[in-house]
Amino acid sequence: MGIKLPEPFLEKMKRLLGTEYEEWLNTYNRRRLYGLRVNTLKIGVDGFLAVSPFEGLAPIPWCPEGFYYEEEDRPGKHPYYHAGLYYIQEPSAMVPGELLGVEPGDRVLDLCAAPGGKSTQLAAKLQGEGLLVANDNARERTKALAKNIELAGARNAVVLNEEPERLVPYFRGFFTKILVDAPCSGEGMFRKDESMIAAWEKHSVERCTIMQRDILLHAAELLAPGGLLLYSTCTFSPEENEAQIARLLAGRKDMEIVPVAQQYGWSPGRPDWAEEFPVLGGDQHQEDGQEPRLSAEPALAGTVRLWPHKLAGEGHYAALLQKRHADGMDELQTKTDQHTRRHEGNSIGAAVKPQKKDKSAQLPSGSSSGSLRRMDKRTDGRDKRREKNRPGRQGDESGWKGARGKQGAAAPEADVMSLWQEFAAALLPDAPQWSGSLRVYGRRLYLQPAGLPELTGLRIVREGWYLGEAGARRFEPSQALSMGLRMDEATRCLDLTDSTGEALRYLKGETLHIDKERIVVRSGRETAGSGSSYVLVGINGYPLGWGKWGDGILKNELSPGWRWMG
Ligand SMILES: C[S@@+](CC[C@H](N)C(=O)[O-])C[C@H]1O[C@@H](n2cnc3c(N)ncnc32)[C@H](O)[C@@H]1O
Repeated sequence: MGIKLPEPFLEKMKRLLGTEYEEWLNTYNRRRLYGLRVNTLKIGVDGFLAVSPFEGLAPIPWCPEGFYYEEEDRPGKHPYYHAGLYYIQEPSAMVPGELLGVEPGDRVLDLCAAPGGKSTQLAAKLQGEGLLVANDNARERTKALAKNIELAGARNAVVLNEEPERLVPYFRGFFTKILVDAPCSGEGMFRKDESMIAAWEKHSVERCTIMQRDILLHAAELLAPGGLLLYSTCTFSPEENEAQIARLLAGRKDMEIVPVAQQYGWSPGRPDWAEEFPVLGGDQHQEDGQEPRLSAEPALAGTVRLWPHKLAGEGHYAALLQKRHADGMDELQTKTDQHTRRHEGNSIGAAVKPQKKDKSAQLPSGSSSGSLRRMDKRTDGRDKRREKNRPGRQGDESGWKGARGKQGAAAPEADVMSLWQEFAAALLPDAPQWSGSLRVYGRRLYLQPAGLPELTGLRIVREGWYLGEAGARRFEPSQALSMGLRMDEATRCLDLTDSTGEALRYLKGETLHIDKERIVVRSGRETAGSGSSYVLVGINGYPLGWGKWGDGILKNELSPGWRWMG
C-alpha cells in the first residue's frame, strides 16, 4: 500500500469494522475512481452521451446523471467542460444531492457549499424554478463556488459568505430543502486526496464535531416546517456522523429521521455507535447546560453509510431529516412515505418527476420578506456594521468581482438600466420575460431570483445572476450571462464546431478570423439599436463566452479568469 495511514486512525477503523477491516484496508490498493455529472441545466443525459468524446463512460448507479470516466479521458481539458456541460465530482459525493429530493420551485440552502459540486447538482434539480442560496464561511473558497455556479449556468442562485448563525434573522424557517455538507475530518477521502491525511492529523475529530454541531443547530432554525435537511460528511468517525445526528435529535424534538432505502451497496447507519462514540465538548445551546444523553436511537439505522469496500466510490455518510409541521405528524408521514417510495427501485431519477410547485404555501406565518426585514431590525441593531458589509466588499480583480465590481464608482441606476435595455433589445429579446428582479450595485447589474428576503447586511458574493456592467457608452455583458444562456436566446451567435482547433484557441483568449457568413443572425429577431458587435460564441450549440465581431475579426471577450489552462 502506497499510502501511509496514521496509526490511531487504523486502530479505530479496526475497532469499527471488526472482520471487515482487512477488506476495507485493501481498498487503498485499488485504483482511484473518477466521476462526472452531466449538467441537465444545459444538456440532457442522452444528448450528452450522443456528443460525448469520452470512450469509457459507465453509469454511476445512484445518480442518473453520473458517470465513471477513465483517467486518460481528462474531461477537465475539453471545451465541453468550459461550456459547463458537466461537473467533475467524486462518485459518492453525488449521493447527498440525490437524497435531498430537490424539485423545481424549492427554496434551497446549501449551507457549506464551496467549491460548489453539490450546489451545481441542486441547481440542476431546480431547473431554474425556485431559488438556491449557496453559502460558505470561507471567503477565499466562495470565489470557486461562485465560478462553478456561473459555469453551470444557474440563473436563480445567490452566493453568500456567512456564518450560519448570521443567516438566522434573515431566513428563519425559510428553506424547504437544506444541505449541510459539513466540514469534517475527511477520513473517507484519504485514498482520493492524500493531503487530507495531514489535515486529519492537524484538525482533530473533536474540533470538527464542535463545528458540525453548531452548523446543524442553525440549519435546523433555517428549515421550514415540513422541510428536509440532508446532513453529509466524507468521514467514517461516528462522532461526526451517527452521534452528531443523535445529538441534534436529542435537542430538537421537532426533527425526525427520514429513512433512506438501503440499495446500491449502501449500508445502514449504526445506532450503537452514537452511544459508543458520543459528541464531546460542552453545549452552549442546551438550556440547562447539561449534555443530552445520547441513546442508541434505532432510527439512526435509516441513515446511510457508504463504505469503499462495498461500492465503487469513496467513504461517505448521509442522514435525511425532516422538520415536523407544527400541527402534527400527518403531513410528515405522507412526505416520509413519498420520499421512501422515491428512493426505492433501481432509478432515483426516473421517479423524481420535475413538477411546478408553489412552495410559498409552506412559508410559516410571519416569514414573508417584509416581516423578515422587520424581525432583522428588531433582533439585530447593527445596521451601521451592515452598511459596511454591503454588496461589493467581496470583490477582487482576478475575473472574480464582488457584487459591486472593480469600478466601485456608482453610475446612476437609470443609466445602468437603460444601457442594459439597449443591449438586451439588440441581443437578448426575451430578457424582459426573465423571472426575478433587476438589481443595480454601482455599475453592475444582477437578476435576483424572486422570493428572496432583503439581504442588506449580509456578506454577499453574488446577489443573483450577474448580467454585466455599464461601461462608458454601452453595457458590457458578463461571462456569467453567457453561461446562463442558450445559444438560441441570442440574436447573434457563432458556433465553433472544431473542439480541438478554433474552440481551444478561443478558450485560450486568441483573436479569430471568422467570415461574415458564419455569424448567425436570427432572422426577424434583430431589432433597432442593434449597433453592438457582441456575438455569443459557443461550441456545438453550447455557449462558451462573448466575442465582438467586425470585418472578419472576432475579438475575444473571454475574461482571463475563464481561459483554458493548458
Ligand atoms: C465538505 S466541504 C463542502 C463541499 C461542497 N459541499 C461541495 O460539494 O463542493 C465543507 C465546507 O464547509 C465550509 N465551512 C466550514 N465551517 C463552516 C461554517 N461554520 N459555516 C459555513 N461553512 C463552513 C468549508 O469552508 C468548506 O468549504
